[in-house]
Amino acid sequence: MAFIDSLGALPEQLLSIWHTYRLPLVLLTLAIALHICLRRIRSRSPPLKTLPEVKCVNHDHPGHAKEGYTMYGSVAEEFSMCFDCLYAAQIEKLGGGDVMVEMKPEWLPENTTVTNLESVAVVKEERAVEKVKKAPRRVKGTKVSRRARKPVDVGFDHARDKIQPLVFFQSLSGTTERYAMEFLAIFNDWSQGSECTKSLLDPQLHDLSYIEYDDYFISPPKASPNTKYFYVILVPTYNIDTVLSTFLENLSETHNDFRIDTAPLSGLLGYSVFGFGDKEGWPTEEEGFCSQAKEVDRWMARLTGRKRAFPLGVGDVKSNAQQRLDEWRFGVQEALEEIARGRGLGEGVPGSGDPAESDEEEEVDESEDSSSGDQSSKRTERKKKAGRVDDLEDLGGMVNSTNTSTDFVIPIDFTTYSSKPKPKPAPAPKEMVPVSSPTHTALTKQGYTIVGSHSGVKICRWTKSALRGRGSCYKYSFYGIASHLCMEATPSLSCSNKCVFCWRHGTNPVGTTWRWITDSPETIFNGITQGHYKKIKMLKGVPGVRAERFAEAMRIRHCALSLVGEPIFYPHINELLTLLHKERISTFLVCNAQHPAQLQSLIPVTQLYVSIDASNKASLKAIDRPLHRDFWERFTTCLDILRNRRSEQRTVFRLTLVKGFNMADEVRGYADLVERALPGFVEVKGVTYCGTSDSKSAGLTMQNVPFYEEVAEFVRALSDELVSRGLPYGIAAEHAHSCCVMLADETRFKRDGKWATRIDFEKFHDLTEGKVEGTRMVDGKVVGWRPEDYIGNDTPEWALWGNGGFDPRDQRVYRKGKGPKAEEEKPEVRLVEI
Ligand SMILES: Cc1cc2nc3c(=O)[nH]c(=O)nc-3n(C[C@H](O)[C@H](O)[C@H](O)COP(=O)(O)O)c2cc1C
Ligand code: SF4
Repeated sequence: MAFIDSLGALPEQLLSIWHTYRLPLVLLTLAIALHICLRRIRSRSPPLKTLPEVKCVNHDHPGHAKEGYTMYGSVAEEFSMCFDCLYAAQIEKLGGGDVMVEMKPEWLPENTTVTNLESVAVVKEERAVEKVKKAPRRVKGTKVSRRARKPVDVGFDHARDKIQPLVFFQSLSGTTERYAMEFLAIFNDWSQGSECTKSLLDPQLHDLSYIEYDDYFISPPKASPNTKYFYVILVPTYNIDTVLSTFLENLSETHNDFRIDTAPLSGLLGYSVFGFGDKEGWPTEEEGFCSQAKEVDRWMARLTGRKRAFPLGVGDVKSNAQQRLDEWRFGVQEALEEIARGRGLGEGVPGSGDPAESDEEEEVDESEDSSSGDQSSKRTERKKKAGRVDDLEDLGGMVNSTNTSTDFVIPIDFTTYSSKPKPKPAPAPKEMVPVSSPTHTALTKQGYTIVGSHSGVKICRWTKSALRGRGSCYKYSFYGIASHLCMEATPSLSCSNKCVFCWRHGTNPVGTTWRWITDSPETIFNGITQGHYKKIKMLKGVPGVRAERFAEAMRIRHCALSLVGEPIFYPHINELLTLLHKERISTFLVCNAQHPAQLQSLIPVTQLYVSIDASNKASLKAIDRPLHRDFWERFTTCLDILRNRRSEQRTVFRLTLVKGFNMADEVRGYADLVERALPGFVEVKGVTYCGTSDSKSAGLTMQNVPFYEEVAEFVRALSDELVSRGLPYGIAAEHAHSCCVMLADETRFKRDGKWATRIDFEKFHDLTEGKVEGTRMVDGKVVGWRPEDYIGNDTPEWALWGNGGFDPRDQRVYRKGKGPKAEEEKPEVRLVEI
């Protein structure tokens, strides 16, 4: 009986326990749930890469690179630092006005030496899970019964709408560009005389190297509601890494991006692709003839929801390209006429009209394409044969197959996918600039020596000038680098931007990740130094070369890692810098502020530059045309890193002014950036105009090159703005000859009231070799050196602001029509490259 009584009281007791302990119980349950979730996520993490054990610079035993640590830097390099040490170093620094930098896992370079990615992988996956939760992929479609198919309506009202044809092309050595121009001209003539003239707008030509992919290939461009777009795409094929590979990658990324509809270009009226290839080298399609055109066509089919208006055309540039192109053009014109008459893309599979061709696509893309009724009914058929129905699509398909009513449509939620795309094997790395590539030919023609397959060296015009006693570049005036002792090189000809002022985009390799065959730092060091000396020797016979300068030039003292491309993209940049420093060659390194992880892990150089090509997000996008979608976050993070590293090396902002792009109304914006990063120096120079057709296509003409006086005026305004904010910058020096002016932090680079911007190079090397002790202290202990430890002589009088910056000991030579008589001492507005 007592037992029954106590049983009766149980609910009350439980309730009382609950009231007393509910908080700890809830917390315990949450902790267990979280633990289970994390374990699941971990177990789903991809297999971890095992790489050689690496030593962290702050820990003297190799075992420090233990599980869970990401090593920055590269293989077995004493300068590598683990994530924890970087973090600890940052915290230590914060006392000195430094800032906390958040390093995102996705910014880690893929080829950085990584011992174990577990901690990062978990964070990455957690973020991905978070993102998916926030924005589930939910693509809705409407199935149309197969039997009920009518001509495919592309949403064109022929009485009201206009067709805007856009002709895209890509060309490395000019063939496709030539054909694209001719195509445009003939197409234009046809459209004027065509019966559908009133519906057709003038076609526009776009070079794929210059456009923002996001403006055209995420959704059709925004225009008036009655303007509908039709894409014509002409491309060559290259079995090497080119801009075309980046374009294809972009199409694939867009299609697979879970935030974007799988067919975001379905608003187009239609598209068609034509490919140029070479049957002599690639005789058949199996052997790669026009393979990239084929890929573009496939991706466009997916992105447009199969709006192929006319089949892929291909032409052999050595035999039938013109004939094939003409035939294909007739087909495209006919398709346009059909659209203009309001007949859409004809009957059959949307756009293609060729069932066999669509089957072929389905083979490749079965799991990805959900927009076609056909696709899904075929899939359903197969699964019915296999005796199972396992997703909503199948249900939709089954209802469709039994219903003959043309009005019966079922909204289908494609959120649940049963099948996953087959994982593709990672492509084998290619050479960045193979000898056979047009890039190699073009660079060599321009005087570059290509070293290995991704590095380059070039003699700059100032080196020649200095050898002849006609003056050095601004680096001599500002910092004491004589141009004939300086080598200009890059270990990466590729870059993640497509700056409007950069050399030839069509042939310039670009990419967001390092995916090329990698040369060793020794190969690069030997190659660039030998290449440099070889070119110097060739100048032996040039009239005016001074014997003593020629002899001096046979020992490189400085290396400017700039030229084209992005030096810190090279995964072994730290080893290369070490080799240079070992030879007591000083290093000036210019980076484009797009690779925060590499910048963070870079060893101290003599002078570290960040290119500041704009002062705000919109302007930076317009001028640098970065490939990274999070370019602004990367950029600002790099500024924070620069701020934190200013106590260990000389840091510089390099502003390249382009009139009409980044000058007007941007002074305050630039001042904000200076305030953020507090660089030691701000170099402001006018853009160099290279005058190629490529720069014209990028929208750059001589009108965009500022006059020296305009640059000077800009610098005065910037200086005033900085001073008004209480920032200690003043205009220190100028080199009017190269249209360049320098501002400097006067609390650090002014001694006894005099500018001291020059460098004591010998002292820098002694510091790096440990021959002398630096003065950078943490907790009362010396931990390295400061930029102030290797300040050289005072800036010479002739280099100071207002004095022009030309060493009076050199002979000034004016070009025809220039000079004091011609221009009454107006500085020459001829710009240099660097
Ligand atoms: C390095 C290199 C690789 C090439 N690879 C292929 C290829 O894989 N398949 C093909 O059909 N043509 C290939 N070609 C031929 C080009 O596609 C052809 O020459 C085309 O006309 C080049 O166009 P462009 O001058 O507009 O750049 C290659 C050419 C070069 C120089
Ligand atoms: S960052 Fe430098 S190399 Fe890259 S595109 Fe711009 S100018 Fe060219």
